[in-house]
Amino acid sequence: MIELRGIHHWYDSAGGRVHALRGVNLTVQPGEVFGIIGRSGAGKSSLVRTINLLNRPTEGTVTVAGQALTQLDAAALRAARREIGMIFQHFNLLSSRTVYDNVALPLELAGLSREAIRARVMPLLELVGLAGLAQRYPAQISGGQKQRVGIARALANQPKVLLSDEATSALDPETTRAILGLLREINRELGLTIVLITHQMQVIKQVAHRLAVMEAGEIVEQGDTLAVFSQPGHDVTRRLLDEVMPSELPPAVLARVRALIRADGAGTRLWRVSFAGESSDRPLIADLVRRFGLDLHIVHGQIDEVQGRPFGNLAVLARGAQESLQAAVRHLQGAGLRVQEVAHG
Ligand SMILES: Nc1ncnc2c1ncn2[C@@H]1O[C@H](COP(=O)(O)OP(=O)(O)OP(=O)(O)O)[C@@H](O)[C@H]1O
Repeated sequence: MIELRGIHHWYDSAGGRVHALRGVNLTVQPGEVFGIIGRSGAGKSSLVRTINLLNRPTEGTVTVAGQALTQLDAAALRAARREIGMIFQHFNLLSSRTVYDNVALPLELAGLSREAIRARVMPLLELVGLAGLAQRYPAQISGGQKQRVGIARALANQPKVLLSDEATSALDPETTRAILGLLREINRELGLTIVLITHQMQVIKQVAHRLAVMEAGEIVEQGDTLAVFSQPGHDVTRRLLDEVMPSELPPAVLARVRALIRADGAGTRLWRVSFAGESSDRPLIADLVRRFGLDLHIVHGQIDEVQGRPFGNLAVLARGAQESLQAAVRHLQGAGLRVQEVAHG
């Protein structure tokens, strides 16, 4: 649905040239929710705005729904952009227009009749749960409701792609969850492809099927959300993931564990066992006790889920004979879990 190839972007500013995008290649499949995450200044806004050429790349090609946007003239580009809706952090509503008229605006610009506009706007307001507020002005509704208007307006021209530029960053956690739920519903029911940028892993966790991690103008990691969450391959990803699941043991737990290991001496290990998806359905800890005669003590653990698929990690203190400990690690790895030795006696 979306293909970015060899994208470079330089901004000319008073302080000199800024190389904001450095050779980005990205493919987004039809019907998926694709999340782009990174810290402030990583290049997320520049990248998402490249998809509809709000930001024309200095180098590279942009193809959306089979059309090479970078090769279109101005009129053809205007038409192609109707296939791409966009929502923004600060909603960008016109304060002088009612909710209804904000959603109607892109249809007026496209030249539809009053009746055709009404037939399009009312179902959209129903879809986003605002049918009762059609005649209110933006100043008379909440932030979450404003973003619902933004979503309805973005869908007015029946786009194939919806771009979201930090659409929930100005909202509280509960409203964020509701708006993300609405985006998932739209993705499922309308089959709309969604690309969203965010600096919060919570947002990715709730809605993105796949994600790309950006740092200094480049994509440093990408993949299926559960796979990246359970086995992050880049330091930037690990740091961002700390927000949903800290990778380090709390200092008090670690101190207690180290004291236990010192007291026990050789033959005691502290493992970090990470699991994701199906591997969490098997009674593996019970297996270790039964099969390898280990003495196990779970000292810390965290379980979360990515859209209904569990992932997490356990800090396990394991005591037993050297060969049994090694065989147990192989057994866990064979079952698809990751085992790291954090400390040993
Ligand atoms: N109009 C501009 N002129 C000059 N430099 C710019 C401009 N817009 C962005 N930049 C620079 O380009 C780089 C990428 O910025 P961008 O806004 O794309 O990052 P971001 O990941 O979206 O950050 P944030 O989350 O803070 O918005 C930064 O170094 C930024 O300072």
